[in-house]
Amino acid sequence: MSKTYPIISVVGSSGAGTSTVKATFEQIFRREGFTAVSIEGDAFHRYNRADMRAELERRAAAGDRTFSHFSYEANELKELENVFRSFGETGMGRTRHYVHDAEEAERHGVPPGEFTAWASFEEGADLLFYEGLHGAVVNDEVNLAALADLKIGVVPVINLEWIQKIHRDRAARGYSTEAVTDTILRRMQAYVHCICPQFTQTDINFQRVPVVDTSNPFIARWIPTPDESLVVIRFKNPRGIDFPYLTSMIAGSWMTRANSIVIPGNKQDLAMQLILTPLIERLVTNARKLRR
Ligand SMILES: Nc1ncnc2c1ncn2[C@@H]1O[C@H](COP(=O)(O)OP(=O)(O)OP(=O)(O)O)[C@@H](O)[C@H]1O
Ligand SMILES: O=C(CO)[C@H](O)[C@H](O)COP(=O)(O)O
Repeated sequence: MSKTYPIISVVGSSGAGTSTVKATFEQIFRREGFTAVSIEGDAFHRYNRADMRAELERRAAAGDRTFSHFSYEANELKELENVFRSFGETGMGRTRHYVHDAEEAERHGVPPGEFTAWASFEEGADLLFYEGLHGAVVNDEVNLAALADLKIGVVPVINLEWIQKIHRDRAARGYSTEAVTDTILRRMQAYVHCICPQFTQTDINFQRVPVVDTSNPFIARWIPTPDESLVVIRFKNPRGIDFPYLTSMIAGSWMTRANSIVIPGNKQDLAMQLILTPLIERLVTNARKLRR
């Protein structure tokens, strides 16, 4: 936990929508005049695409069919912890990009499946924004949850998460439904053991729930739209959260538990802005005072 240089960690499985909610955070940072450095969880994969394939084959030959990008050992979590710690103490750190597709290759100048070179953060950021698979991991090696000041889970119910992944991987990354299905299956062990436990560490979870039939996610022709979904918002510590204000500002919302509200899917952006702006504002204002 760093009060001097705060860290926001947005955690979700592949296809959950963490890149999508990043736009909402950027909107808040821009409007409030906060400067953020962003890092992507995929930058901390241990292997490039070819080496990952070789490692998968090596492990499969040895009888391990559960290794995947979700596994702790497929990622440089110590390096990520060093970056969190370094930013928290000094406001500095480094990151790189894992290039997924041709469009990213064009932007970064390295081929798909490769990393760009590590580069230092620009000085003077108010906060660090992480978005990816492992930003709230607590295991024998690392404690990332302890270093992040605001942890957000983005967790659609699993059928919807699969639909989102299948559609995105087919449309943007050139994979077939069968290839994505194999990946989903191989990742299931680590999904349960490495991804899910993080959502008890997160301060607020946003869980999108479709209200249309998604019982066979592998044949869904489109991703359920915001109008076809609800979002359950759960606060780990509801103390200080003004629920009457939130339910009065967000039309169609209601409380389902003492720490949970449900909102129409098309109000997710508004709800995030109402909930997150004061929390981020407090973190940055306190940090600026401490740095004076
Ligand atoms: N609230 C939403 N409503 C409709 N579609 C959504 C929503 N959130 C995400 N999606 C869609 O789901 C797909 C996956 O979203 P996104 O790329 O943000 O996932 P991600 O968590 O960043 O995945 P990865 O970590 O694998 O890059 C995209 O096609 C996106 O448009
Ligand atoms: O989204 C992902 C993890 O968050 C990707 O699956 C991961 O980055 C590897 O990509 P690829 O298998 O296409 O090289």
